[in-house]
Amino acid sequence: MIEVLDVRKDFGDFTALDDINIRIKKGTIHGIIGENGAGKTTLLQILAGIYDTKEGKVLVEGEEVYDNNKVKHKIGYVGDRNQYFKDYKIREIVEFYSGIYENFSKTDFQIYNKIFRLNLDKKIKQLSKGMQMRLSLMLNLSIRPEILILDEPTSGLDAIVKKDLLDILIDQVHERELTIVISSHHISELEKICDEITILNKGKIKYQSNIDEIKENVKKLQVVFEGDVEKEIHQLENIIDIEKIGSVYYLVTDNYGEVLIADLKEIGAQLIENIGITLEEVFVYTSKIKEGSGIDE
Ligand SMILES: Nc1ncnc2c1ncn2[C@@H]1O[C@H](COP(=O)(O)OP(=O)(O)OP(=O)(O)O)[C@@H](O)[C@H]1O
Repeated sequence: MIEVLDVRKDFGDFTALDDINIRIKKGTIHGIIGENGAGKTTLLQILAGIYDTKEGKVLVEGEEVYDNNKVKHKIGYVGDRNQYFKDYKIREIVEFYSGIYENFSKTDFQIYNKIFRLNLDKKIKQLSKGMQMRLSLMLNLSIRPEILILDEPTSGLDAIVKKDLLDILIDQVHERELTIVISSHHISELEKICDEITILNKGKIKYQSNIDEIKENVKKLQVVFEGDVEKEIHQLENIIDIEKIGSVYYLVTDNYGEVLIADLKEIGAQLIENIGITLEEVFVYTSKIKEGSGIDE
């Protein structure tokens, strides 16, 4: 379990993170989503024990991360900018890691390199940004961490390698209860692999939820009614967005189920179709509600 408790981080006068509370269960994948400057990298670095906090703390299995080598050794961190010794060859970096991390597996590294395909005799300075990301991913997977923190790992990776990476991550979670915290600008990218998601906005948590629960409860329906229901429809419970195109209503509900269907039929629904919704849309609708704007009437 990772516990982020009332964390605040300042850079001089600027508050980069404030009032951050997150609980991440062992063996799950937690996505951190946010626009440029939202605070994702700062949060991930605090989770990795790189930064101290102004207020609050981060605990891993009850132990504070910052300034704690015992805990930090269980954590793999792949940053958005990875800094290795530029004049070293990849194989020398592998040796270096294997000397430092007792669980480092050279066999794992070789297996990962069948997918990521780097020439071990190349020097770090000869690698492209994407290749450096591949190297960092391979090294941090090969240390067999208990927690893997990934800062936008898919940026700079081509589509095939990106898919291979996501498959590896899911395998590791299932095989050995790896816990992953992964950031991205795009919900759509993380939707398939994450159990829970936190959306950051200007250093604060804007939204936090379990993806399966969202998918079960939040639905978009296409409904055709008999007669004019303009007044009745706005009185229904659990509808978070209403749009009318011609005679067809598009309703978004945050509590899909038999009760809602019965309510719709009672006011004259003739046709009700579940038309599917992306997670990206879900967050737009639900955050509208959270901000209190509700349904446009
Ligand atoms: N070392 C630093 N000194 C001063 N300000 C910083 C520092 N690091 C980050 N910041 C500021 O903190 C805020 C959050 O930055 P952070 O890098 O965490 O955002 P991010 O969500 O990862 O952004 P991006 O998606 O662009 O990588 C930004 O306004 C940034 O300018």
